[in-house]
Amino acid sequence: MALSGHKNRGELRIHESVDELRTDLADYVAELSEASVKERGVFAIALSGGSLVGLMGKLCEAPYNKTVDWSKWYIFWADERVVAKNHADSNYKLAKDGLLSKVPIIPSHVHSINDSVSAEEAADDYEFVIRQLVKTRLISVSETSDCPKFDLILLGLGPDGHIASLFPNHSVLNEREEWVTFITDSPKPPPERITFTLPVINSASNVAVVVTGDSKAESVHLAIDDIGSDCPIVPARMVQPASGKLVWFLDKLAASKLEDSSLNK
Ligand SMILES: O=C1O[C@H](COP(=O)(O)O)[C@@H](O)[C@H](O)[C@H]1O
Repeated sequence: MALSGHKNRGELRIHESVDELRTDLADYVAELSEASVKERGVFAIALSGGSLVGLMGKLCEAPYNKTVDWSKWYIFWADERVVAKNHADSNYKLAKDGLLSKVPIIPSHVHSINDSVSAEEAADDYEFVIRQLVKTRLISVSETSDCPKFDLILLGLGPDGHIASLFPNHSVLNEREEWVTFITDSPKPPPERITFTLPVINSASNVAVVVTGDSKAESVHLAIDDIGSDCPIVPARMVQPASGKLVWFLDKLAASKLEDSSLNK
């Protein structure tokens, strides 16, 4: 693994293989869980959908399945598709099938969206749930804004540079008031989604962006490298935790278009 701090763009962890990345990601999540449980008694983690869940698979295996204190985990979603929970497009279903059903997480600690209402109502409901949990400090609060401060937000990256359901040039990138918002015109199906807003993502204690494959190499370059003013600003470039730590988990293909100056090999 080539490790490097990249100016203001966080820590880069570049892996020779996807398998090596999966092990490093499991170690990272397990260590943050342990630290958070020691400090706060709980671990409030927000997941994304897509390839991320499969890349977290080692957490279901030894030693993590036995050593992680799953009873202290509280699960949220950084974005969700507004479909039934048993629908193939549901990020909840993906995580349940690939992770949550394989480890002893307490069912009442799993905070999925209300799938029986409109996208707008689902976003409002989800924000309400999060507000209640911030009041009790199950989720911490940011010192600089009133935003929730998740212990960890895990993000994937689309080939177009989107993170969560924040897509390039979409007006919700400018949302500063809401914690959770909705879209009905996602360029990637399904169209109706809810998503954490940038202020919430950037208030987390830890944010990890996990990316594999060469189809995402250009977006990784646009998100991390020092680019000219004529280059498009992809949503992933707007992930800039105010006081939290940002880590990029990349395989060699995803990192293949990074400028050499990004890396301290
Ligand atoms: O639609 C979505 O896409 C992104 C990226 O997915 P990937 O399969 O290319 O990794 C994902 O992070 C997001 O949660 C999801 O809703």
